[in-house]
Amino acid sequence: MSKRNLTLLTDLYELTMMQGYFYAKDANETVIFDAFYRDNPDGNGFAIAAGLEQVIEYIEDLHFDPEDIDYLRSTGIFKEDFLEYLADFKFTGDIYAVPEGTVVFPREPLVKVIAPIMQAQLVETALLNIINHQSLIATKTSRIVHAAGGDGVMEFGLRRAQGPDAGIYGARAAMIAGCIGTSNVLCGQMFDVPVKGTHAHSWIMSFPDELTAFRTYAKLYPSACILLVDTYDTLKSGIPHAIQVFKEMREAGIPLTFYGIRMDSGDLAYLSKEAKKMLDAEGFTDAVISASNDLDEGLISSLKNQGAAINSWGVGTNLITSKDCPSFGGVYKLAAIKDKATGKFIPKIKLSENEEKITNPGNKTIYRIYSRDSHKIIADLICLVGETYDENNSLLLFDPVATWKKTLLAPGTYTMKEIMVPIFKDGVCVYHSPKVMEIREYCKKELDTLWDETKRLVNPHEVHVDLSNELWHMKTRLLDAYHFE
Ligand SMILES: Nc1ncnc2c1ncn2[C@@H]1O[C@H](COP(=O)(O)OP(=O)(O)OP(=O)(O)O)[C@@H](O)[C@H]1O
Ligand SMILES: O=P(O)(O)OC[C@H]1O[C@H](OP(=O)(O)OP(=O)(O)O)[C@H](O)[C@@H]1O
Ligand SMILES: O=C(O)c1cccnc1
Repeated sequence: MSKRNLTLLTDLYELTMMQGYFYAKDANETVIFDAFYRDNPDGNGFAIAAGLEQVIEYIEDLHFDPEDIDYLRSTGIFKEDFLEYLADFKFTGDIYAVPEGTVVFPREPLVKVIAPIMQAQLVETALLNIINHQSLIATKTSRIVHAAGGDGVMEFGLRRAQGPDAGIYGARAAMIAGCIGTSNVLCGQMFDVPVKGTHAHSWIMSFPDELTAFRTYAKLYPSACILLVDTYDTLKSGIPHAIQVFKEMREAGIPLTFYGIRMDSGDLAYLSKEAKKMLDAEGFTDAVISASNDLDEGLISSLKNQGAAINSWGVGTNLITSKDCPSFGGVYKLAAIKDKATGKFIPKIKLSENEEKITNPGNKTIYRIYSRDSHKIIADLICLVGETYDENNSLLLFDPVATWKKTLLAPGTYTMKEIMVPIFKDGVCVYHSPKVMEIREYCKKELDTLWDETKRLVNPHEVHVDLSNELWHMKTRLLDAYHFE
């Protein structure tokens, strides 16, 4: 795909604010912005961070082409000095982020940008656009994969995605979160992920009869032979014809390595159980029985509860559009401004009537605390950069709102890991993005650090995200200072 310049992929107000900073303030003032979200999508117990590789590409390519400048000039909003400044614009700051595939929780920074205010402001919109979309689809996919309980889930959503980008990057996010393959060929090419598929009803309908269609397909693709059995009558025609073709393959000595059926309509519980009986009776006990048709995590769980004999799932619309939760509420908030005289960051806070919406000030990082025995997550601790911890000491965690709720971790019972890593240093990328299939492996391990109670689909157990003592006091001091009569 030809490279696109996404520099103007921003809200106008970022540019009007930049012009304001340029004329009305020190445009080189260094600031810190945090990208974080407030609620897990879909009532889930966690989210999966995704999209960082595309954020890195976007930041590395930030520049205003002459036609961008001409366009901005044509709006009549921007002055020549500012447009001249934009002609030489590039990102020179630092970025820290949580790696893709990491399980994350509300209120903790997923990305932290430390840069001159002009730069940090501009990148807000695209950064959120990328992270919000991919984290949404990765989180939705993890629910679907969880419901499938170890069966393979294929991503089939391209035709229903909200445009090409949502199809490509949604499929990328779906792979990160555990799909075994995607039908999206461009995604396969771009990210080196497995492409998979069966065939459509049109294949069957294009032949004089179903049996001929199945035989022709089996001849062409004997090592990946999944036949769609519901074009005419699943039990009376589709499955018997599929069995006939598998028998012919067996008799001809063609190895039946990956073969089976796909059902795309009807009562999938009943039909799959009948299909299993019919296949087993002919010795095809290892046949794949796959299902598709507007599936999601709820339907897959229900089909499993009904004892459906399905062992492979094709999921499109509900996954790629995250249909029952169409947005991920990531926001980007100013957390600190560097004092030129002292070189220290002055923490900034955003107040709100709604306690949830009050931001966490300062230059922060995140420590993840694990149980030493089980390696499951005990809590996340947002703290200030520079704070040090020693796992050989006890650690007191407390709820940042209901501060009397405390947990004392004894020395030797827990381990800590900083989960934000450096991505850019002085405008130079210092991070190597793993390949998508590597991120997928990492994500699988990340999911193992969650208790089953956090992974359940309905009313999951909430993982605590606490503030360090130092950060909590800083926040409280700032809140106390804002006392309006
Ligand atoms: N046993 C089942 N329990 C719960 N939901 C099921 C079951 N079997 C199928 N479904 C789901 O019910 C919905 C309706 O499926 P059905 O095939 O009856 O209608 P349809 O989608 O209109 O069919 P078609 O694709 O032929 O138009 C689909 O989302 C399907 O996945
Ligand atoms: O149902 P989804 O989860 O979106 O999965 C993808 C669907 O796309 C295909 O059919 P298509 O939707 O084009 O036609 P159909 O609805 O008539 O089967 C396929 O047969 C699946 O049903
Ligand atoms: O390969 C398939 O079976 C497929 C691909 C896209 C959409 N539905 C099904």
